[in-house]
Amino acid sequence: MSDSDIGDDEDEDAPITASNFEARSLALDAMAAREAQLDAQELQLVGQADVDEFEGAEDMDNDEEEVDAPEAVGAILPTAEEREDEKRVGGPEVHVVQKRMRECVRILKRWKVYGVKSGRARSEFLEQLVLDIANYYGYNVFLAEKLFQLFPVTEARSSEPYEAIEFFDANEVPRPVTIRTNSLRTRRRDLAQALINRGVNLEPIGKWTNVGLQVYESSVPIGATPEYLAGHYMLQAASSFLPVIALSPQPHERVLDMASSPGGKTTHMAALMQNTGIIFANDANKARTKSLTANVHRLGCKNVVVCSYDGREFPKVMGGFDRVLLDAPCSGTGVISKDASVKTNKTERDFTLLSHLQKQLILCGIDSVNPASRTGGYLVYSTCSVAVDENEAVVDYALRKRPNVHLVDTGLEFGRSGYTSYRGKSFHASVKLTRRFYPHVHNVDGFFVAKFKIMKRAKKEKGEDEVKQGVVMDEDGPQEEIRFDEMGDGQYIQEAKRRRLKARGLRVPPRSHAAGAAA
Ligand SMILES: C[S@@+](CC[C@H](N)C(=O)[O-])C[C@H]1O[C@@H](n2cnc3c(N)ncnc32)[C@H](O)[C@@H]1O
Repeated sequence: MSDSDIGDDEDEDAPITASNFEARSLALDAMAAREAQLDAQELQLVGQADVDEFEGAEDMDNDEEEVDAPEAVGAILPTAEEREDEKRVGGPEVHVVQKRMRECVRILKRWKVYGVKSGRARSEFLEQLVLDIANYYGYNVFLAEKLFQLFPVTEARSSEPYEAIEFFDANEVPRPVTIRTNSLRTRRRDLAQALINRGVNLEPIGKWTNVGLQVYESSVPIGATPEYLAGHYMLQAASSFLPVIALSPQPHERVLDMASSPGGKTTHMAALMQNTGIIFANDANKARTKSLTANVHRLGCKNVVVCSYDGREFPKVMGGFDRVLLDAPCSGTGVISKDASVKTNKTERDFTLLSHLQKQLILCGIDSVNPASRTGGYLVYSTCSVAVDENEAVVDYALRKRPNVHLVDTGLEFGRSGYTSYRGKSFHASVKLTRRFYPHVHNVDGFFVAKFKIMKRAKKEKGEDEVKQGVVMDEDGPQEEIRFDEMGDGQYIQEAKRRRLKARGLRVPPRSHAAGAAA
């Protein structure tokens, strides 16, 4: 607003007097109102420019809009020669890739409007988009495609943001620094005050946790304050709270943390259990149990026993737990913002091997739960991966292999439902009870949580009294039950009895004719 708006004799620098007071006041109000209006208009323009930047400048509101000439749409895809040129110079230039990604997204989202007449196949645009994503964000093509497929391209208004790109963008940005108050040592508000006094700017994370704090900025290293060293908090990603909240271990229970190092979740469970009961904190990697032990001591957890077995040795090592947490070893596709090496070092074979290991571990975890537990009888399965073969596929496998378990609500207030079908595979309908967390949606690391209730195995049917049960190791791990039929397998059962008696030094009855034939 110029001075002339106020009037010559109402120069805004002139001193305010009783005579000009009212006019100056009205003029200032008017100026403030106009400035607010201009600000709003400017904001709108900036917002629109952001959308246009990615979506192209056209108005996408209806299908009757002016459409690019089909040849122009087709020309977005590079020719074989152009591809070769791009390869020769070590990849396309950044602005070329950005533009092409924008265009491919625009066309794929409105295929009927832009793509159909272009004479090119939809798959060509999809393939190009994946190649450009891999190039632009620095992934190997296999992983770029795997992650891209999580967010199907649907016919949608072009002004809607494109989810796959949002996901890849979010992986470029670090998640907020968060800490978990150790309620064994302090209260959140006391900890917050102590850290504020040291120059830390923080706030509670959200209503879903009463122990989490988000650190906005800090003038001191947050992993080396006296409060940290005294075990008042754990530096821990917010997503890591989720499986423990879902498991909800109770005081005096017996709990197994199958893959526990460095102990973020073990120490959280110890606090929820108020240092009562017992937690077996296991990790196959002995070297990693050092940091676990250090955290257990620093945070003052007195109900934790650290051990180092391959998780697949449970329940042979020990069983009968009220609750089991399996925070499984995984590919880490949910934590790419923390570990960018995942972008290039994961291959199809890694996912196959991991999924296999996860399936073995989950069955062992389930078999380690006491179905008769009066307070529990639960297993929580979690990963920091967003890949379906490490999550829903593992959960579905467990449901098929162990008819005595079912999924229950995780009790978590947010997160998306797990997939019940994915790329031609169908999972049990209850898999929708599992929860997926995404960096671009929930501003936490990519994460997956499933909660199982373990029931007693079905009672033997009438007439099955003579059936004996045995345990074998199979590719799914131990505890796969096999059943012997008294009639058909009598000879084998008798022989096994003879061996057991012999081993115990007892008198072995002579072989009956039939048993001898079997031996
Ligand atoms: C996702 S990390 C666990 C993080 C931990 N729960 C925490 O909150 O601090 C997975 C762990 O699984 C362990 N691991 C890998 N294979 C295992 C196996 N076969 N049995 C048990 N632990 C295993 C790894 O050493 C690793 O520490």
